[in-house]
Amino acid sequence: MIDVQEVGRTFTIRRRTGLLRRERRVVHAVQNLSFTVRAGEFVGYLGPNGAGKSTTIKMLTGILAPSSGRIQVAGLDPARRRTALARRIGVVFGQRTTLWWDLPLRDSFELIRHLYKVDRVAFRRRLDELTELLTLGEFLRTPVRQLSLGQRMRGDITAALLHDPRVLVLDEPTIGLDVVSKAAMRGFLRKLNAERGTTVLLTTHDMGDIEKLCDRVMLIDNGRLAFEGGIDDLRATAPEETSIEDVVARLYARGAPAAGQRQARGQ
Ligand SMILES: Nc1ncnc2c1ncn2[C@@H]1O[C@H](COP(=O)(O)OP(=O)(O)OP(=O)(O)O)[C@@H](O)[C@H]1O
Repeated sequence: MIDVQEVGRTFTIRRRTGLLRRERRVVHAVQNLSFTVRAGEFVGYLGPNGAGKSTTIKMLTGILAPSSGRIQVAGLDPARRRTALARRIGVVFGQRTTLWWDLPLRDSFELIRHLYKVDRVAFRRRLDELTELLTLGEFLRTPVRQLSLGQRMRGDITAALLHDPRVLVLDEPTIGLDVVSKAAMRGFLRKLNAERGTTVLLTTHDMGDIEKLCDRVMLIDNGRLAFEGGIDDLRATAPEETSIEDVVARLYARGAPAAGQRQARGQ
């Protein structure tokens, strides 16, 4: 469902360093990155701050084009077929909302129905289902700006799923949620994956999300894939550590191994 082959992305930063002097610096946000995610998998995408996770997600969703390599998501090249891809993919950025700030939730959803050209009957059925599962019913008439973070996040997840995408990409969907909301969100995502077979790629700094949700984990550091495997494989990298946070902290401290020494399978 997601196929990333030898992908790189650089950014060129130009900075004035004097009256007539400018400095040019190239940042390799993602380097020679290859991975695949099969249909129906729930995969965690981890990495320290600045590792290249958001850059990867932006490339998977067509917001950014890769500088090199090849990407296919749900059978499409995201940068070239962004509009077509939008019908097959749902995206949630936990730190930002895609909803209209001044509109009641229900109106935001209606706009999304128009944008994605979702059939009215299918839309109503899906909205009823999602509203019930995410207990959003009492907030449908509330303007988005009046919603709490947890309520807004449930609204964003609903918006991303109204067109029943095959792939859901989540960038920190549980950030800032209390323990009860987090558990409810995780329960919902697990059910979505198990019952509808939706493929999920999840970026998070919350190791609870990883332990409770993911079949497999990929870890990126300095733009390179540094680990790929199941939760047990992840634990095995530091058997002396008892918590998954400490295991991951060790991997982060180690940094991305040089090519050829990777623990990533099949790399
Ligand atoms: N538009 C941009 N212009 C220049 N540099 C950028 C740009 N976007 C990202 N970068 C750089 O690319 C690198 C990877 O950033 P990215 O946002 O992908 O990291 P991240 O893993 O998502 O981090 P975090 O966990 O902090 O969100 C960083 O060094 C960042 O400064």
